[in-house]
Amino acid sequence: MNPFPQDHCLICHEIIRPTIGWRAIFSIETEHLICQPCERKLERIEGETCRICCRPFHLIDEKFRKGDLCHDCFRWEEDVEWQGFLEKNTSLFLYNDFLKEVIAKFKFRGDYVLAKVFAQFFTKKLDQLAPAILVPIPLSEVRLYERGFNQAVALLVESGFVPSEILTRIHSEKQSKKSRLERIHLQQVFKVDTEITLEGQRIVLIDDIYTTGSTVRHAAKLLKRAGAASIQSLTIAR
Ligand SMILES: O=P(O)(O)OC[C@H]1O[C@@H](O)[C@H](O)[C@@H]1O
Repeated sequence: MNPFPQDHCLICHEIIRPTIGWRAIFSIETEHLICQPCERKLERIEGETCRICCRPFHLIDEKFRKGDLCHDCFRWEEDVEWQGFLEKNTSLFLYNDFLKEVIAKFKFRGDYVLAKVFAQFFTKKLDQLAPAILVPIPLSEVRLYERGFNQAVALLVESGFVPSEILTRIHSEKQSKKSRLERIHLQQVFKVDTEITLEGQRIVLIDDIYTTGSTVRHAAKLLKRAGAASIQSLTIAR
């Protein structure tokens, strides 16, 4: 047990007020890294979601739902170029304004310690997804130099898992500056380079955000063609 528990929230830096109550007294709780107000602003993805991308159905109009898929995944899966590569994406939280700001601080403004906050939620999910090869979505060399760390690698390391860095990014332009169509019609974005055999392996891709799904689908396509049996992905936000 940590004799010096975190007393300031890693997100807003306010003092973390201890939880008072029988549960708090009798349970060995995990260390609180963020305060309750910040935790409440993280909106967990719950309820019925798209079978592939994890988009909550209650947030989309019924006309954008096609059975157990959202309209976007339906379009990906009806395209013979893309169908069947990504089995399932799991995202922990909705990409609301609060999380947008926290993720921006984490990856654009270099606040590495925030990986520890997300790791608390990631660890449990990764335990459920194991055993699998955990592959972080890579940054380009330029981006890695600018940022100092890859957020997906940080998430895995802080969650206590070993990243298998078997992908390299070929294109270096920022995904966040591209439209959906531009993202989908990119030429191959990654290359795979590994000594380990991917034949028959389960792979979980790790990234910070799932937006259009283009990034994880490009990676999934490549890895599936390299022999992997199934590809899932896990992100902080959707
Ligand atoms: O490819 P989509 O899902 O559209 O966008 C998500 C990607 O865009 C980047 O900013 C994120 O870090 C992630 O890699």
